[in-house]
Amino acid sequence: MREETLHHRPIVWSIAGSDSGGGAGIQADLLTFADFGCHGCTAVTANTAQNTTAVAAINAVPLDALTSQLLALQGDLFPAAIKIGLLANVEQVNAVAEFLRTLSKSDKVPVVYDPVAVTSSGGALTEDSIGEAVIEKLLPLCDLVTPNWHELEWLARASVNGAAQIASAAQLLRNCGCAAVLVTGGHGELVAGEIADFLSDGSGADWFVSEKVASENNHGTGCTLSSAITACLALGYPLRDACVVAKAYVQRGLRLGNGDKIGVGAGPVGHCGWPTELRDFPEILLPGEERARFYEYSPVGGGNAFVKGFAATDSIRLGLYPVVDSIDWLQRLAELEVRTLQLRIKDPGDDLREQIAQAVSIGKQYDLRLFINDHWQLAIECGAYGVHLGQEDLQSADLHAIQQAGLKLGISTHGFYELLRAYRYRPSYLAIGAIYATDTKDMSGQLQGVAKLARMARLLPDYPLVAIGGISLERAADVVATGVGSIAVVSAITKADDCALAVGEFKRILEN
Ligand SMILES: Cc1ncc(COP(=O)(O)OP(=O)(O)O)c(N)n1
Ligand SMILES: Cc1ncsc1CCOP(=O)(O)O
Ligand SMILES: [Mg+2]
Repeated sequence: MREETLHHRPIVWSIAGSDSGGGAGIQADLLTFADFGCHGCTAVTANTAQNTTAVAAINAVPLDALTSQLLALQGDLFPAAIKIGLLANVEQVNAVAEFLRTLSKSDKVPVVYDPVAVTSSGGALTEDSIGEAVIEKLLPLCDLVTPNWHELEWLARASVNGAAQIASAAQLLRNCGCAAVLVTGGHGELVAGEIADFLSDGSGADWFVSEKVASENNHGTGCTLSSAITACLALGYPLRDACVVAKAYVQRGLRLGNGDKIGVGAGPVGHCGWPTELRDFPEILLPGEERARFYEYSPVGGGNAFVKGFAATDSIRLGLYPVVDSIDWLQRLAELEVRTLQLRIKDPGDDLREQIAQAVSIGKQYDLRLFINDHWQLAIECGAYGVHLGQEDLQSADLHAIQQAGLKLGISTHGFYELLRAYRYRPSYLAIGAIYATDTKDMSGQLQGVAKLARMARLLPDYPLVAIGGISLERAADVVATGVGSIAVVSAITKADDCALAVGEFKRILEN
């Protein structure tokens, strides 16, 4: 993963306005970049005169002052990601768009645009006439746009009053060419007490729901959210992971605040370091759950009714967890006193049922925690201990039937977003992978690395977590140090010169 292989801090640019009050704009962006371990560079578009109660003036910088900053940065401090905030006039929009077009010819850099144009109270922060240039020139260059409700109305030229309108206005913006839209919900509640952000991109739509924090120190939340997303993109996080981590960062800042009261009005949101507590992370709304109707959320292929709470395993630490493809392997490992095992048959023949029945019988004989991969119907029919399902299976498998049959359920996840989403089902365990590159399965684009694994494990210290993917004996100690209580392996066992020795070594590392 990029985060741990980087030997320098990723460079992130903020092209935005200065907030003399130190709560929003460039000032909030730099504090955020620093919290995410990034080096922030700036190109100031305007020197706003403001405090915690009012914006007195915008004071756009002259065009050559803006472009000279951008050119200076381009020459030396090339960015891993760019955040754009306040653009004060049409000339600035055109110049930034032109600059980005040239820049992306040399290297594609993720661009996040927070269309800072309307204050929380609906007041204008920029010339309304920039709307057309933004839509035509800037949006097509953006990987993500993060409007609040007012800004969405302004850019989509549509009134936004309810979940369905948010979704269709976001689609209007995507039709203008930006890859994704995150509509921030800090200025309105679709459900009382809940702040929900709506993400729409080529792969679908999501609602990220957080508890409303009653804080007077909420100035700069939009800037902080978009700059936190930009920092996460610079660290190599996929978009959905970046969004949920950034939302948790803002939530933590709202919850912990600044300690002091700053100014007489809305004080700045806190910048309190990496979000390490689960309570700050949003809940990912699931199709089929009761409250999804308040968000008019029923995505195509949404799947089954929501089911929560699966049988618990006898320990949260499942230890060494070999994943094998034959009865012979199961028998051999059971005899070596391995207790957690998975039967993963990818090319089943006519004897699949027999194999699963035999596996279940070995499982009972040796008192194994034996999970059956994929074939959940046969697992139920044969009375297996548990099933392991992947992300795609969650839509098609009958989770209610698995739960009713009392089977344990393990779910694969690949990053923060999927972890949070799968956690909503409260499965028996959550698997996180692939930690390292592996030849056993194509996991390209889904590598987590131990640094990210450790951050995820910290969120769920008391939950059964399994790490999988490319874990060798040499790497096992690093994985165990993240706090996960189980290591799932294929090749480190099935390709070991001496399988019994490998089992013994893994157990020793896990028990230490
Ligand atoms: C313990 C464990 N974790 C992850 C997986 C991967 O499961 P899945 O995503 O369903 O992919 P396939 O194994 O079916 O290719 C697993 N099997 N076990
Ligand atoms: C099935 C699976 N799911 C994620 S990585 C992986 C393969 C793990 O195999 P190995 O331990 O040989 O890397
Ligand atoms: Mg599977």
